[in-house]
Amino acid sequence: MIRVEEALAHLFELSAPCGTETVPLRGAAGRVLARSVRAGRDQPPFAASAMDGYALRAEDAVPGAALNVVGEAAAGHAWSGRIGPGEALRIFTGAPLPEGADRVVIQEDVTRSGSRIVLGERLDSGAHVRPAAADFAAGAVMEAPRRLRPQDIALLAAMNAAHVEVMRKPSVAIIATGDELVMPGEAPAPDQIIASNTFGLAALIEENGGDARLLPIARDNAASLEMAFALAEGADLILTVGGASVGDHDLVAAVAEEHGLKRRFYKIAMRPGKPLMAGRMKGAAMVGLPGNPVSAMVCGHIFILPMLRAMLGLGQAPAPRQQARLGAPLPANGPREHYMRARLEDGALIPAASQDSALLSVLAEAEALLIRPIDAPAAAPGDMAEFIAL
Ligand SMILES: Nc1nc2c(c(=O)[nH]1)N[C@H]1C(S)=C(S)[C@@H](COP(=O)(O)OP(=O)(O)OC[C@H]3O[C@@H](n4cnc5c(N)ncnc54)[C@H](O)[C@@H]3O)O[C@H]1N2
Ligand code: MOO
Repeated sequence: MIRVEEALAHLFELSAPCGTETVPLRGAAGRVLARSVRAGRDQPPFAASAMDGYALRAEDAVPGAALNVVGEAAAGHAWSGRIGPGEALRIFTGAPLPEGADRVVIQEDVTRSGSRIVLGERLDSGAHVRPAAADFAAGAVMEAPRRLRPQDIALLAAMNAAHVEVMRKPSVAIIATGDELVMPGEAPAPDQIIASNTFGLAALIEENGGDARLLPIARDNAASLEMAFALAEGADLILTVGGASVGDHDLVAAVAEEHGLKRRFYKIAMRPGKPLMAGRMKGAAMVGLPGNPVSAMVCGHIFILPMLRAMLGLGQAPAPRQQARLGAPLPANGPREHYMRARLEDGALIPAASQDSALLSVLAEAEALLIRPIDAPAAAPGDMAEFIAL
């Protein structure tokens, strides 16, 4: 058995960054920017009014002053003259400020009659002008790599980037194995169950920038598994689920090796997730996950997401850990790092009553994986512990 950190180091060696592709901005949300983007012009490209009102010279913004309105500017409709002493321009939010003006008086502070305005007795002190390049200047850069959030997409649009170069989505083929499995929606025989964790893994992968492909369920025989491996060809990462343990029907390792797997490790000092294997298989990374539904999902968080991030060019880092105090006592831990399903109540970690790795209902209620180090002594409420947020 190797430790989680050691396993991760092997997995990162199997997880080279994927190539890049150019996509329209509309398809770029959630993708990882692969090439930095440079703004070609200032934003705003001109000093603009921030309010609806009257543009004038700051010296003329005197309570009670009377001014002549000499024209009008609106967003998209600049006024090309120059504002002189005693003059004002009717202006709307977003319109270019005319030459000569350096202040906007909001219309609430103005009384207008015909082409004359009189300023009120109490003027606010704001200039209400957005200077040119206040948001960003020509040459400003959005640096890659960066996972593009909606606000990043808006900024890229403002930078006039119609297309962006992003990392190709790592393609992940997922193979459920087992004679007992049927797909959700099918009618299971009394001794069958529904394939579940592959659906969770696919969702986890897609939520984190991968392209998941659920292959047909492989049965517990070599021919069926071989067919699944053949269908998985072309994927960057091949995941099998189940058949990883020591039972007579656990065939994944043997068949994968016949199919070209060069195994890097098998078995990890962790709970759940012990019977995990990984290696390289015909140019792809291959990870054999344990079949217990919670084990497969926990391994998804601990191993598959870090691999995916590495393939997306986001660097090699384990799942981010946080700290919180314990809200319940914990017994001493054994020789495997334990990832306990837990809730956070008033900021304190409360482990679920059952840590059986078959219980998806417990995982669905969990907000955190509370990490118990190898051979950790018993812990008391109030002690600090590390966790991974789910
Ligand atoms: N004698 C031993 N037995 C077991 C050991 C061991 O060390 N010695 N390890 C146990 C541990 S830990 C785990 S975890 C499991 C993992 O076994 P496998 O990876 O071979 O998984 P299976 O036997 O195929 O399935 C386990 C369990 O999970 C269900 N399953 C499988 N695939 C799915 C799926 N896609 N969706 C939902 N449920 C699935 C399957 O029906 C079994 O109930 O081995 C222990 N045994
Ligand atoms: O991976 Mo197994 O679930 O450790 O029980």
